Amino acid sequence: MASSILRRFIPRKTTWMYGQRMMSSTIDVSVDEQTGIALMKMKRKPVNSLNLEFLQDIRNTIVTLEQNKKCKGLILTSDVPKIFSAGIDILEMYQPNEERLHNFWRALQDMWLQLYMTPLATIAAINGHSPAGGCLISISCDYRIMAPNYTIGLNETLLGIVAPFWFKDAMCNTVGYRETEIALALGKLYSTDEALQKGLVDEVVTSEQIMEAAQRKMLEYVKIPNMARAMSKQLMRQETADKLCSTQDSDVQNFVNFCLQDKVQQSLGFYLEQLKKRKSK
Ligand SMILES: CCCCCCCCCCCCC/C=C/C(=O)SCCNC(=O)CCNC(=O)[C@H](O)C(C)(C)COP(=O)(O)OP(=O)(O)OC[C@H]1O[C@@H](n2cnc3c(N)ncnc32)[C@H](O)[C@@H]1OP(=O)(O)O
Repeated sequence: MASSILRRFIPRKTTWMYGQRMMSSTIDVSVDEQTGIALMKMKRKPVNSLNLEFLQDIRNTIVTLEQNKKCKGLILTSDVPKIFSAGIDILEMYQPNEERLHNFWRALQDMWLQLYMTPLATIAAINGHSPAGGCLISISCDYRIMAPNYTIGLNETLLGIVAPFWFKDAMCNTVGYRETEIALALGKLYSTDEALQKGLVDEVVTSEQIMEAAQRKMLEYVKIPNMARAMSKQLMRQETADKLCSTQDSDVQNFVNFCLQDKVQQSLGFYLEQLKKRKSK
């Protein structure tokens, strides 16, 4: 069901499958073949930040699950306490190797296209903080359940960087144009309650209840005839995905040019320093 454009990219194989379990160093996946529900836990310590290899692993996992005829739904969550994902690994953008920077952004685009357009039903069980790229993963799922007392949002401007148009589009499709405009300008990180109020997440339950709630909701999704559900998703999302598909190369180049600017490097260096200082307080 994912567009034929997406099928062109053959991902690197780093995920191993043992029966109903798939493992890589950063991801743990199990598939319940009775229900057709897969559970993917991100475990790239300390904060599930998204570097090149981790992005490739996430994408490979989705591709492998799509090929499993028994799998209909995917629940995404974190194995790292209190953090869903800290977003892009800032070290990929700070003082980068230019070739790797290209590859990194391409891997982020490809992971996003795979997740956003997958025919699998997807639920994010957001059991920790979910800034920037973490928010992108969440809003790319079909349904979001979040535990209390965490934050989620596209906070890029706080780092002195800009959310690319496809982050913006995914956010607009979730909370609407005006809310996205405010959120992007202010780099807004929403509390769980605010996120629920704005429709950035669909449900709030305690951390203890989150997996049960995700399973329950997923059973509703996988009960719907697969093709009809997947085609409805395609109907809603194809236009947004196509916008990136048709400009992937120029988007990579814009990103690389943007990152290599002295001002951007200074902002990222400053932000990293603040993160370290905050820790030592
Ligand atoms: C016309 C317009 C053209 C524009 C063209 C556009 C081009 C595109 C431009 C670029 C777009 C980029 C889009 C970016 C997306 C992103 O995702 S950026 C990343 C944003 N993420 C964050 O801001 C999160 C920062 N982290 C935190 O807030 C906290 O760490 C936490 C997640 C809330 C967890 O807190 P805590 O449990 O207290 O852990 P810490 O002690 O803070 O962290 C532990 C160690 O991890 C390091 N770290 C944290 N986050 C990151 C990260 N994202 N990347 C790399 N490293 C991270 C942190 O520094 C600690 O490290 P050590 O001190 O070494 O232990």
